[in-house]
Amino acid sequence: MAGVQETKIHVLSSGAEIQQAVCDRVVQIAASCIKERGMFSVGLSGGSLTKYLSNGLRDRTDIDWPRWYVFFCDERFVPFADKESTYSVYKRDLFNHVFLLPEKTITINPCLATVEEAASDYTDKIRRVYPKDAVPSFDLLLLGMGDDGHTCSLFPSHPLLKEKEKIVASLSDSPKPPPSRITLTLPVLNNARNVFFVAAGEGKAKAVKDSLEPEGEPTLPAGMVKPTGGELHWYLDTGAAKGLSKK
Ligand SMILES: O=C(O)[C@H](O)[C@@H](O)[C@H](O)[C@H](O)COP(=O)(O)O
Repeated sequence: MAGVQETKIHVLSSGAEIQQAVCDRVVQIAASCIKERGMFSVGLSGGSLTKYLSNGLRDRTDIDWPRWYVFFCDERFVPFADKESTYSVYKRDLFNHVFLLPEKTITINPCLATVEEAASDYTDKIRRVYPKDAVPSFDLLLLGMGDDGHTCSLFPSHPLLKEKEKIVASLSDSPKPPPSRITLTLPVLNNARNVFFVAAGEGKAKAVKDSLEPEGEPTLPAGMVKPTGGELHWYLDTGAAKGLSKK
């Protein structure tokens, strides 16, 4: 496919090495984007990524935080006070410790009546930053992957995998609790300038293999993420990379 660049796979020997490698590259991309266009837009995911990014970015002195726009690749539709809120984890472990501007931290509105409304509201918030783009092109999206191959809140065999129009969708049947979530859709993921997957542990080895070396077309959500003109990097530990023939 024109424009699809080669996937770059990085196999590290520990979580600490993954954290260092990912955060070093995040900082490099941020600095390059800020130099080029005066801003850096990044989408964050929940789960173990919250620890890698919070621990790996919080104390760095080479980050121009006020130039960052932070979005969420997905978010649980729960109050920010709920421990399940991805925003609340980042706020406690990272945002409270750095000079990120609140007005450039683009969160969902968990006080809306329904998750559908929250998805629509989040769409509007993204479009205020990207008013000219039918599909926004984020500078970097940081994704995790579940053992089942889900990413963001896009789950195997879920109808949302077929969503081609919306840039943000909602679901109330997430197999991974909590059930109500919003998520960026595949058109947005595949329009990013850079996409990183971060996956560690043997439990992910089969999903990594099925995503990166599928027999035929990929059927797992993580395997469907192939940015058309952007760079795709997978950061794995040896356990998660165990099933790969090419490393
Ligand atoms: O909010 C979420 O639940 C995440 O965005 C989700 O997509 C996560 O990235 C994967 O479930 C992997 O989570 P782990 O890295 O913790 O396994």
